[in-house]
Amino acid sequence: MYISAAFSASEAFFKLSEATKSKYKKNPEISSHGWVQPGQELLHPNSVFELRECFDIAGNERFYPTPDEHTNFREVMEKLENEGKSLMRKLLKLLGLSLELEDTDYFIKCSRHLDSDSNNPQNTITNECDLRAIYYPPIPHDLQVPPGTVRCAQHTDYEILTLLFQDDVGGLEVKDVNGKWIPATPIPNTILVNTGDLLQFWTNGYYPATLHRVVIPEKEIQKRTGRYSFAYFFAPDDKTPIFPLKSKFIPISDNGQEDTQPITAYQHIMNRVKSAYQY
Ligand SMILES: O=C(O)CCC(=O)C(=O)O
Ligand SMILES: [Fe+2]
Repeated sequence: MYISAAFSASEAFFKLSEATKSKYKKNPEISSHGWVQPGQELLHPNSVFELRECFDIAGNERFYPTPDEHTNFREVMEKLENEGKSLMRKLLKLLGLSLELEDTDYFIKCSRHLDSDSNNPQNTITNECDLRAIYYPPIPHDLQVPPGTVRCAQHTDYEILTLLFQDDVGGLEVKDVNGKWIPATPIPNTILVNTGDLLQFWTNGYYPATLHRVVIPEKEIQKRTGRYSFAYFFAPDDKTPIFPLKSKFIPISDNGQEDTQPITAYQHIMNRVKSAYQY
């Protein structure tokens, strides 16, 4: 129910005029929140153009279209975020159990922000979670798409896990262990979960980050249809150090990893954001 309301609210947001959306434009050097205009972000260094626009809900200094521009965008997105958080809490517990960690709540304890108010600018438990509404516009007949244009270039997500909600248009593909791209065909009432870089580092590759992309569909009808999705990228608290955890499933590094200063969740995510926005 709240998911279909979110799709309708997202559609209404992306239909707003460019002038209205520009008022809420994201400046990635200052904040992770706001409207990302088409072409502003490239998820792969060799990307030519990525045909999509997004609205990121992130950080604790947030702004939204006013109620006369859009009646319920904020309300609906906050609901989706809260539902995403409670599902994530369960998945973090399952991760701890699946790895048979000594403390199976380890990942939850690294995410104290789950229990704090993300809308409060005074909140000191910062994190890089991001609820992203995404719109891939239809490819117009007369648009000369530069060769190599995709909807979303191949990449891994930067965080622990991502919840992905897609409509029925399709185009999302994931790379399997044999290096073959396979379509992640939408299944009604299903949320797809992607593993991200932080989980890969934490488990020293036991849970590799899924490489994925969104291609422009070959079928004419799908090409001429806009696609909507939501990604809820879930990160631990910013200061969390990321190093291989002790578990019988996690291979021990043989490169003296314990001696080196582990990267924090924040540092890793920011390095990836900087390269995607080229600043
Ligand atoms: O739209 C999708 O299905 C995928 C989006 C995605 O992978 C991303 O924004 O990181
Ligand atoms: Fe992704």
